[in-house]
Amino acid sequence: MSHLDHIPSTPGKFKIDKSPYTYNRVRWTSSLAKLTFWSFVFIGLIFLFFYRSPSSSANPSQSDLSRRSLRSSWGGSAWEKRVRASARIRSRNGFSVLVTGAAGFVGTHISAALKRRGDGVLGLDNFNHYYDPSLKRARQALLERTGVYIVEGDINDVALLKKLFELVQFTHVMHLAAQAGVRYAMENPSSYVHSNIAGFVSLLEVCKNANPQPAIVWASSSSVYGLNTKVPFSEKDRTDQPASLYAATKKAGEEIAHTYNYIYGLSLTGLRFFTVYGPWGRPDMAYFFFTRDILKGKSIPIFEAANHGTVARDFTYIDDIVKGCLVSLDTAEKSTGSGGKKKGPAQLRVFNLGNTSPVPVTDLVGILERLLKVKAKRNIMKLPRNGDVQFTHANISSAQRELGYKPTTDLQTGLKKFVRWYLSYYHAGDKKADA
Ligand SMILES: O=C(O)[C@H]1O[C@H](OP(=O)(O)OP(=O)(O)OC[C@H]2O[C@@H](n3ccc(=O)[nH]c3=O)[C@H](O)[C@@H]2O)[C@H](O)[C@@H](O)[C@H]1O
Repeated sequence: MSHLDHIPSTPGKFKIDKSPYTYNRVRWTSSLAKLTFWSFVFIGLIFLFFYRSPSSSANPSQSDLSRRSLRSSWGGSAWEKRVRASARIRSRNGFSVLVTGAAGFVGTHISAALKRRGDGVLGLDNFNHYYDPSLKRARQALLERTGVYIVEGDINDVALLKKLFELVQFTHVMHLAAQAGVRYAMENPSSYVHSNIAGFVSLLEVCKNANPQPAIVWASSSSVYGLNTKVPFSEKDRTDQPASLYAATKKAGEEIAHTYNYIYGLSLTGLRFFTVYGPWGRPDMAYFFFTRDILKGKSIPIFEAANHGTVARDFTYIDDIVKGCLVSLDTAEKSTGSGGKKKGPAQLRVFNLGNTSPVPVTDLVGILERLLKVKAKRNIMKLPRNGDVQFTHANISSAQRELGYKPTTDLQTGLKKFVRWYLSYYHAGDKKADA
């Protein structure tokens, strides 16, 4: 046997002599060299991972987040060119808007609307797998056709955010990236903290240091009203009794917004969306998966409160929400700080954006049955204790007064448009409608 036979087959490992008390010096030295070499390789890989540390996913487990972050990449002159071109303003007095969560339901609609009117729009999205990512890719393709580029990355990636602000002087940020869904918060609580709290703070940190600071409009939620029983919900009502972790993180966002406004002079507008629905919607929401399951002949769970109490939502159509968002951007005052220092008081607003007419979930199902021409298999069940509240109803007088916000689409009309889109999207192309 030559001494080459003693070279270990597994890199980085060395063989101990048959006798546990003696070892061959030559073998040890060569093994040590190998061990050192592979240790450097290993440390190098770890360094690369943390140095780049780009995008991550909002909802699956933290290990999923890390795994996905390795795959994301950004940078380079071609990439920078795309970023600048997408954010270029094309109308007089237009804005340059960074839209986070641009491949999401609301983000896609808003990005397209901003682009249509000549604003510069740059999207940012981590394309996580909370629901079917192919739907997000289809929305991305749609936006690409209108000239909106979506950077693939996470709002927790401060280096990426800084780079985007270096490349573009954003006048506004429309912040919609979030971990959504009330019930999923019990399955994956950390994803809510990761996106809705840590991610929001990381975005605000970069915005506060930007020069000029952008004005920020962001998505809060009707769920902040939690166990509040006073209806309709007014912005003056209490919001200190969240019924889900989702609601608690959105409420935390409102408090965080206050802090950044107070200390750094950032202009911040929080919009409490009420159960937004429509074409290109979210497959985790009831109206969406009810449609899918009714068509498949599967039974649908319909929640009811104690003593057969009605569960209802102030369902709000996407076009009304888009109008509310655009006018919020238009009326947002400039931030007052610069270089991380406040120069004077800045605007801080919170508005309800709802439809003002709650509809029982059973009526929603009735409308879907008529539109789909299929009878639903209704499985009435007790409202689970999973964060759902019984009732939402927006008082929009403040948004009406200050923004001129006026929703115009009733549930029947809005669902008709949704169903038309759903059938053409899933049935014409034979795509799978699994959430
Ligand atoms: O306004 C918000 O801030 C939130 O709106 C949305 O939450 P929700 O109003 O809970 O919408 P959604 O899940 O569609 O349930 C609708 C109705 O169907 C009932 N529902 C639901 C599921 C089910 O299996 N059965 C059922 O009856 C259910 O009890 C409810 O009454 C967003 O998802 C959330 O991200 C957030 O933006």
